[in-house]
Amino acid sequence: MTAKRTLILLRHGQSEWNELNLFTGWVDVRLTEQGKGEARRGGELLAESGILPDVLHTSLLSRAIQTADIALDAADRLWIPVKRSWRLNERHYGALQGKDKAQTLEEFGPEQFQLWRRSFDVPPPPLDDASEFSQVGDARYEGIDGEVPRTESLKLVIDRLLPYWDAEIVPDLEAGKTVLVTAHGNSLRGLVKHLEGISDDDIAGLNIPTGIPLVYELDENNAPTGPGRYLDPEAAAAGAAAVAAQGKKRLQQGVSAIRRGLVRRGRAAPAAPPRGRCPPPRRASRPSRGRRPSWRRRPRGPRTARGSGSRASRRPWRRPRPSSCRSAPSRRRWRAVRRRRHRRCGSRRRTSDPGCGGVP
Ligand SMILES: O=C(O)[C@@H](CO)OP(=O)(O)O
Repeated sequence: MTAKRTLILLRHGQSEWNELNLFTGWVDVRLTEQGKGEARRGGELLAESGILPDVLHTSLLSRAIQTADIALDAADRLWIPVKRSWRLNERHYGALQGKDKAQTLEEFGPEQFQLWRRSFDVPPPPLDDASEFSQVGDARYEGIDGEVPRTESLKLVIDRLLPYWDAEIVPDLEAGKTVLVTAHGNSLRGLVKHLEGISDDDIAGLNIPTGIPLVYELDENNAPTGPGRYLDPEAAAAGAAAVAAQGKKRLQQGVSAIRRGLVRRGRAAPAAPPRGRCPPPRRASRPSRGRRPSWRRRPRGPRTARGSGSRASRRPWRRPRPSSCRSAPSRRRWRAVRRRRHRRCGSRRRTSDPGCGGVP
């Protein structure tokens, strides 16, 4: 009888760039607090279901390593052996690395966006070596066979992942170990495609949620005995839908903000004035049409001589500022204050006097 082979796939928790909706690829960003919580929950799900990993395989990217550490800690399995490989890294997103998904969708249109993001064999344009988001020269990739990628399609990811699957993961499974692979949205999509025999077209519809363990039981040929099973199916469905909607979601928010007049196309929203400061005085010009808005109406009251035709009355009425915003004391009042202070020290000098307590 062959030993039971259990494989657990875990996508890292929410990363800082997931939160910002940026294409990430090989850029080494960390987990957010939410991502750490997802990783912890992932570990708790493993412990609750009694599926405890014996060995861990991770990519060389910090977000996957952090996720594995937190999940294993929650499952009380921090001590298991660990193997790391660049072959489990996220897909290199080429020149899209560091770009906003919503803006990319808006700039290039849904067809091109989907082609770069979810097609099987179309890589985005290559990333320039001089880019701040390039991994050329990164010490962690010194030992890799071949060159650091400048861009990858899902097909290229599968091509570099399968040798690792065959050489490192399968032997652990065949030894009867429960294997945990902590990796990324696209490297795991590639592995699931291979395991479930998903077609090149259908793989476009597969999205993997962050931080929820996906469990496979494998037969003696290392083929799944059934479909993968998420340990929290409801959260997984919601998470996968959220991944699928990335780009669109922000764009939608952006579009509705534009419609509501909050943001002008291509310009940042005007910054709100800092709290506690006086708002800039409004220009009290007469509105062009219709009735004056209530805040511009003159206060009701008896008409005085001043109010009937003097220069002051012709000035457009300004809404009084709240008392907290009143300006500094007038010059006359300020002179009086200074005189009172000087009386104390007997000086008539305008400049500060060491004996008089620093009158300006
Ligand atoms: O940006 C990325 O590297 C990946 C995963 O976060 O994004 P996507 O889901 O768009 O392939």
